[in-house]
Amino acid sequence: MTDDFIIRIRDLKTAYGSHVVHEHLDLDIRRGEIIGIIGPSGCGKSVLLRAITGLKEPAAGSIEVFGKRLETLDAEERAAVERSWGVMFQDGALFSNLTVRENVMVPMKEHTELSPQLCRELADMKILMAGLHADAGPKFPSDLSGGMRKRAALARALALDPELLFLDEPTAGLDPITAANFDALIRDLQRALGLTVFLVTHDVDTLHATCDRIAVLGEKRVLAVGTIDELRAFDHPWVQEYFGGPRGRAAAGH
Ligand SMILES: Nc1ncnc2c1ncn2[C@@H]1O[C@H](COP(=O)(O)OP(=O)(O)OP(=O)(O)O)[C@@H](O)[C@H]1O
Repeated sequence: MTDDFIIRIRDLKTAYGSHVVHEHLDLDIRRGEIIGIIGPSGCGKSVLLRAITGLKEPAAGSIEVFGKRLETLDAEERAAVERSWGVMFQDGALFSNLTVRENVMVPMKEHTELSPQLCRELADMKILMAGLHADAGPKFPSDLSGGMRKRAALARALALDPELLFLDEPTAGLDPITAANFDALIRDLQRALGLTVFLVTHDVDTLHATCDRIAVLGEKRVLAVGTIDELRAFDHPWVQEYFGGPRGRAAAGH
């Protein structure tokens, strides 16, 4: 494979029973880009994320991540690949009975042999990187605001210094100012750490603020991939409505 692509998906099919979610889906993701994944509710954005990260087994087709097909790897090789990505799920998926610091330490304990003391120090660093104050570490998720919980989930996704970050609707449910701050944080982290970011979103402002390219999912496949300007010129009713409707126009500043 070319080194330019960190993820390469070919002719993917996924299904739950007789319900086909994706069919003939192709997508290439470039190393170092932030790619936004958009599409109508239920079109399969989260399922695509789950398929790439090995949580949903494809019915057909191939997914290569870092040039490797997960299903061909033995347990050790697969664990090595899993250490190279971080995932922030839609609802944050923090363990409510663990503090923020303990949540961030979970992947470290699972995937490394680092001492508890070093894990604690690294977790505190990730908490700061995600824009939380150090005093958030001993707090429980229920003590945090929605925006802070998202940052805690981001800190956990960064726990193992991933090359590849998956974010599922990171700004959903946040007020516009908190959401804009989160967008800026994602962009800053991507630049500082050289991350590749797979970002599922409905938020047009987030696309403008963060994404290099956008993939539109629909009709069980990727309908189009490109910059916002390229997609605006794409002749498809949903895409036209998305970028040309009131929210799309407001986000574009006209
Ligand atoms: N565990 C599951 N069992 C059965 N069907 C599922 C399961 N998970 C997802 N689906 C179905 O797969 C389809 C795609 O779901 P998915 O959550 O990926 O959509 P989405 O594009 O992320 O939607 P949204 O924007 O609303 O979050 C939906 O029809 C959903 O009902």
